Amino acid sequence: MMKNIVLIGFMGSGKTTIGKSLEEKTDMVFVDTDELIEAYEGCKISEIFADKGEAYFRRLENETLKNLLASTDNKVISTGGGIIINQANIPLLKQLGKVFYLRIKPETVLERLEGDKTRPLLIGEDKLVKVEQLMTDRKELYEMAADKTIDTDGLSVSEIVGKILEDFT
Ligand SMILES: Nc1ncnc2c1ncn2[C@@H]1O[C@H](COP(=O)(O)OP(=O)(O)O)[C@@H](O)[C@H]1O
Ligand SMILES: O=C(O)C1=C[C@@H](OP(=O)(O)O)[C@@H](O)[C@H](O)C1
Repeated sequence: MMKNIVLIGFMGSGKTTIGKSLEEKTDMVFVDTDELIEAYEGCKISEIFADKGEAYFRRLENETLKNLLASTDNKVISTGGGIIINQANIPLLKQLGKVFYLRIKPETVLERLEGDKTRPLLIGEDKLVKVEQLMTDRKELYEMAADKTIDTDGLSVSEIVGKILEDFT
């Protein structure tokens, strides 16, 4: 297994925020699978979904994990919230390093992502229903992929970072 910190969890669970804070507090380098995909495609995630479709995006996520496996370690890897949908990605995530699942309640997702336009799966009406449905579909997959689950509702960024570092040996 490579020595990276891998962050998984629903949209808005804090993967990017926590990942960047871990980069500041350690000698590790932050990378984000969504950012790698945007750089590779030269456009935003919302444009990839609109122009090429979700299935195309999911293939890029799988390729991105394979590329990271061929890269150096000592990274904090933040992933897209749907990375676990393709179950072939689960062993890849585990090979990359210790997988931390940032668990979050649907209500907290809504509070945090109100007005957000960057997440194509949460556009339109009935957001709570959408979030609850996606979470129900994904719950088991996040748990399968996780080495460690952190319940993040009500915790500050530094408290979550502290828990991860305590556990990352
Ligand atoms: N522990 C936290 N407490 C309060 N707000 C948070 C926390 N973690 C993240 N946020 C906020 O929630 C929003 C979504 O966080 P983000 O890191 O983009 O999530 P993700 O990368 O998992 O989609 C951001 O506005 C961020 O500032
Ligand atoms: O949950 C999902 O399926 C997605 C989550 C997003 O990443 P974040 O979790 O960083 O928002 C991004 O990969 C894309 O919009 C799809």
